[in-house]
Amino acid sequence: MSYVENLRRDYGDFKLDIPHWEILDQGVTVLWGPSGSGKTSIFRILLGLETCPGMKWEFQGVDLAKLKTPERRLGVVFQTLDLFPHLSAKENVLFAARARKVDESKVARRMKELTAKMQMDSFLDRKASVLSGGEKQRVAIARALIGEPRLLLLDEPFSALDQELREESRRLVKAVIADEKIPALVVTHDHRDVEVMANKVSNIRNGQIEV
Ligand SMILES: Nc1ncnc2c1ncn2[C@@H]1O[C@H](COP(=O)(O)OP(=O)(O)OP(=O)(O)O)[C@@H](O)[C@H]1O
Repeated sequence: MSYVENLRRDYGDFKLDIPHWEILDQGVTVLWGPSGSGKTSIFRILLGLETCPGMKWEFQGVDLAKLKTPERRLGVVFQTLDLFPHLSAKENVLFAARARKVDESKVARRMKELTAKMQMDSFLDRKASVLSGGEKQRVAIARALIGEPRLLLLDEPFSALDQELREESRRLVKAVIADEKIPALVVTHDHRDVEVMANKVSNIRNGQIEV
């Protein structure tokens, strides 16, 4: 289990006030709550993109809150996916491997494994700009995973996909997370994500987590 303590931040009209919260260090924790409840703000604080003095995040013996963003080694997929449009699917993933300084001797094998797991074979050499929403999402997840993250963070991962693809995509992502044995935090307002994905669910309302 990993523990977040004193996640408190005052935005004026809105306050985050989370004295203690447990995120699984195996399986999927889903943070579920309505729009405006504070999910994205928490996500940004956990990533170290926003400061939160006094916060502690105990994760397998390390206080991640004391580390800078790259040293936290979190694999992140934002709702916007943020792929490089002019690079191919494969180049997008390899770029992340270089940026995260993954050992060169491992990269080719991991690329092959992730291509198979994320079912990317048919579009690996296509530019990201021409990929469908579902394909882009698979590339974004492979890109996050190749950096050998401690934890995968997914922000509303299925909301941009159409209904039919969402179900298929949930099952694929859930299976890959289990297979990779990397814990994940999924932030969502969609109750179906909770049903399919969650090993633990935390509800957030008005900046407070009701466990
Ligand atoms: N930098 C900021 N300054 C002022 N208010 C902010 C700031 N960041 C977030 N907020 C406010 O905090 C509240 C929570 O926003 P947040 O984006 O975390 O919610 P959310 O649960 O992710 O919502 P959604 O599902 O719609 O993305 C909102 O009322 C937002 O306007």
